[in-house]
Formats: sequence, structure tokens, C-alpha cells
Amino acid sequence: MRYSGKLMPFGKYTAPAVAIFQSGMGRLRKILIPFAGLVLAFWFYSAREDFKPEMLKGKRVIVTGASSGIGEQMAYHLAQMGSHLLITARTEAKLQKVVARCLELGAASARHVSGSMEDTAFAEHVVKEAEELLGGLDMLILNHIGSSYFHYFNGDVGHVRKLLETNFLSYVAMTVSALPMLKESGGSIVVVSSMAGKVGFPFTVPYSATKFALDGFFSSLRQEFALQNTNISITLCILGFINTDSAMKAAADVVLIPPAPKEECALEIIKGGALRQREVYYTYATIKFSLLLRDWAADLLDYLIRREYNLENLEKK
Ligand SMILES: NC(=O)C1=CN([C@@H]2O[C@H](COP(=O)(O)OP(=O)(O)OC[C@H]3O[C@@H](n4cnc5c(N)ncnc54)[C@H](OP(=O)(O)O)[C@@H]3O)[C@@H](O)[C@H]2O)C=CC1
Ligand SMILES: CC(C)CCC[C@@H](C)[C@H]1CC[C@H]2[C@@H]3C(=O)C=C4C[C@@H](O)CC[C@]4(C)[C@H]3CC[C@]12C
Repeated sequence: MRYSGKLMPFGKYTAPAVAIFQSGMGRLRKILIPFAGLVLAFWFYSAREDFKPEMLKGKRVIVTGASSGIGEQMAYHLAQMGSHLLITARTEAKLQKVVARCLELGAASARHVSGSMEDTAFAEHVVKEAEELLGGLDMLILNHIGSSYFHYFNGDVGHVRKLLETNFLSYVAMTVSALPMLKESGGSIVVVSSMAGKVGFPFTVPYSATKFALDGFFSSLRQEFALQNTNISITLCILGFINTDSAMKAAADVVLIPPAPKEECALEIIKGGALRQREVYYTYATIKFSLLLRDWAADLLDYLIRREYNLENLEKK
């Protein structure tokens, strides 16, 4: 029987179909309704506190790698929220400009220290400066990275060591030096990492090693804080491709995935830190989905990633 558009959409199967549907629905309802209730109850009781910009007002914050990119944008957001800022990177002239802009935007105070994080003594010096200039610390945002190459691994072991010092050991050194102040304030450590710190991507071998190391160190430390009732939160930020100048220059021709905006990325990191979240994913849906694939279909994820690379453009580099 053809569909007439009137009363009998399933023709002679209507009555049995409806009966099966109804009994199916009956059974489903018995399961679905309590299940939905459980989900709702769980959601209601675990509903997180909402982010409010006032959470950062008057807070004393260090941002590393704040002369450009995501770090610079984080400094501007924090300034608008009324924080006390201590920013750092190597390039003095850029830091001066960022400090001036932060003051215009409403920072409670803004200062800078310049130097290289290749040297752990400098990392410790920055924390000491916070103690002297701000009298304490509420949030330590670890964001800087040393420069690397976006290409096949060239076998340079010295470069891997140097990058581990800049991208990993300096994070460890700053954390160790800042612990007394963070314990006193019940503060937060925010660690900026990457999808390349959770999954293997081509052309980021040394960089990826440093980002995986951060996950190991800070996830383990978080467990010890819980055992010892240490009231310091650790937020690990898992970022995808972001449109900072340096990332665009290095990877835009080769990576076919569109980059996400650095301004919004910076805000999501600050929100996650203020809410004391364990991890931040930006952008959320693509990263959560990729991590699900990583755990259940790793070869498929690896294949899908390789498909997003344009190797012809790599050769032109
Ligand atoms: N952009 C992206 O696609 C992604 C970025 N991320 C992460 O986000 C964070 C920020 O990245 P992004 O904003 O793109 O990077 P940028 O290259 O824009 O900024 C890097 C910052 O680190 C500073 N820096 C570089 N070398 C050193 C050094 N030896 N000592 C101290 N500071 C140094 C730079 O300033 P100066 O040169 O003046 O020292 C700059 O302020 C990083 O942790 C990165 O891993 C994660 C995933 C993707
Ligand atoms: C959901 C995911 C499958 C999305 C894939 C995202 C891929 C394309 C993202 C994830 C991590 C990103 C790299 C990164 O973390 C940091 C840098 C440093 C920068 O200076 C040069 C660019 C580089 C190498 C990014 C290149 C793009 C990467 C591989």
C-alpha cells in the first residue's frame, strides 16, 4: 500500500507496529525515566560553580610566555578582571608594551621580568620577584615554550634536552619555588599543554616529548596533593591548533585543520584555572572526541590525523 498522507502511514503493519512500539516504549519508559532521573540528579548535584570575572579581581598572578600569543591574551583578560600581574618572557621591549596595555585595561598592577627559561635559576628568580613585588601568589600560569621546528625528527638529541629544560624543567622549578606561597593562598597552578601532549602528531617529536612529560609530572603531583590535603589546584590545558603568529607561521600551510582564536582560548584557560578544573579542553568537542578515539580506536585516530597534513607544502618549507 502506498503512503496516502492520511491516517495509515504504515499501511497493514500499522496495528502490530504500534503495539510493538507501545510495548517497547513501555519497557523503555521503565528504564529510561529512572535513568534520566539519575542523570539529572547527578548533573544537579555536581553542577559546577559558574565563572565570574570577579574571581580574579585583586589576585596575584604570574603569566609566563606573555610577550606574545596566548600568554599575551591571558595577560589582557586578567588585566580587565583587575588582577595583579607579573609577566615574563625574553624580549624586554615586547613585555613593556604588554605591561602598558594591561595598565590601560585595568590591571590592579602590572610588572615584568625578562630572561630565558632555558635556565632554571631564572625560573626561580621570577617566583622570588612575585614574592617581593606582590607579597604572595594566587595563580601560577605556566605557558612559555622554547622554539622548535615543525618537521621530521632530525635526530638532534641536544635540542631535545634543551627543549625539555625550557618547556618542562622550568615548569617544575617554578612550581617547586612557588609551593610555599600557593599553599598559603590556597592557589592554583595552570599548565598550558597541547593535544600533542596527549596524542602523537607528526613533526612535533621533541615538543611532544616535553608536553607528555608535563602530564606525567603534574597529574602525579595532583594525586599527592589530594593525599596530603594540599589545597592547591592543578589545571592541565589541552589545546588544539590556535591562531597565534608563531603557530600559523610554523604549521598553517601543512596542517589542514582550521585554527581556533587565541583570545577565546586564553579566556577558557583562565576560567578553567579559576574554577580549579582538572583539565581544560579547547576546543572542547573536537578534543574530547579525539581523546575518546585515542582510547578506543588509536590507529583510526592516528590515520585521521595523518590525513589532515599536506606533505607537499612541507617540502616547500
Ligand atoms: N598555538 C598553538 O597552536 C598551540 C599552542 N599551545 C601551547 O600554548 C602555549 C602558548 O603558545 P603560543 O602562544 O602559540 O606561543 P608563542 O610562540 O606565541 O609564545 C611563546 C612565548 O614564550 C616566550 N618564550 C620563547 N622562548 C622562551 C624562552 N627560552 N624563555 C622564556 N620565554 C620564552 C616567547 O617570548 P620571547 O620570544 O620574548 O621569549 C612568547 O612570549 C604553549 O605552551 C604552547 O605549547 C598548545 C597547543 C597549540
Ligand atoms: C582535535 C585535534 C585532532 C586537532 C589537531 C590539532 C593539531 C593540528 C595541533 C595540536 C597541537 C598543535 C601544535 C602545538 O601544540 C604547538 C605548536 C607550537 C607552535 O609554535 C607551532 C605549531 C605547533 C607545532 C602546533 C601545530 C598544530 C598541532 C599539531
